[in-house]
Amino acid sequence: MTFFAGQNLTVNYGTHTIIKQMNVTFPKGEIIGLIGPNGSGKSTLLGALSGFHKLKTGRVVLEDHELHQFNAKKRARLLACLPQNPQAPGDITVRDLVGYGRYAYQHRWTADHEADRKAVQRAMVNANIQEFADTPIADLSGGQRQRAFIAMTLAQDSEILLLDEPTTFLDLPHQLEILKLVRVLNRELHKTIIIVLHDLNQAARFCDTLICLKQGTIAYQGRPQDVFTAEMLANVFHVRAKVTMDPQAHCPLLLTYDTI
Ligand SMILES: Nc1ncnc2c1ncn2[C@@H]1O[C@H](COP(=O)(O)OP(=O)(O)OP(=O)(O)O)[C@@H](O)[C@H]1O
Repeated sequence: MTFFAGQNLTVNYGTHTIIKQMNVTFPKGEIIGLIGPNGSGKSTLLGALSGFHKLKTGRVVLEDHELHQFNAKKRARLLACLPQNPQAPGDITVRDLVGYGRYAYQHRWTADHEADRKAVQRAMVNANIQEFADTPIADLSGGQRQRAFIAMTLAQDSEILLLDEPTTFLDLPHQLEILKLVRVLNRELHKTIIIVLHDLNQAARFCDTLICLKQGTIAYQGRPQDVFTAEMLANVFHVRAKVTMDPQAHCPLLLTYDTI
């Protein structure tokens, strides 16, 4: 069975082709890191996978069905997407924000408020933001705000999470906090997580598989120790680098680097 894949994906902006006839498969139950230089198409690929971007060619397949066969609510129950820089009115509380994630489960005539309330509570606990449930979004720190948005995507109760640079604008401890949360969601709640990351050391450390994009195509895909090499860094990022093994995390680590 095909769990989650893009087949022959082409995405254009106007006449400009961004993703070119891409074939990509995402292993179930893994954390899959999307890496690549600015403008290589990472966000566009997430948009195509979530059904947000119209495809010029190809299809997104989820559990052997084409994504576009599902209506918006069904799609939202299958996969949740957290975009770069998510926005919400500053005066809404964390609880209300997380409640937006329940959209896919609300039916006009059969609203199950108790189930929704429990799902919102569970999502806040899993994202470790429950102590701020009644706090307006505007009063949160960057890390807390990001956890609130992650809780919103968790409230969708989908098996797949697409996260576009969830660590942007966070300091190092808060970046690690989000990445450790991603790991817990994967290892304990068995979510398949596709995450765009710019910090290559963090991608190598927290992801099971890395997919490296270059100009809208997949340049490398595999385990971090196979993908994260001096050759990849030179070919894709135009950086001369020395890669070693992190003695504690047991994953590849950039030791020293410079532009070529
Ligand atoms: N709405 C848009 N209209 C036209 N072109 C766009 C649009 N959004 C993105 N692009 C272009 O598509 C290409 C890929 O952009 P995309 O945001 O997918 O890259 P990315 O790898 O996510 O980049 P970054 O690391 O900077 O976030 C870029 O050349 C960008 O300028």
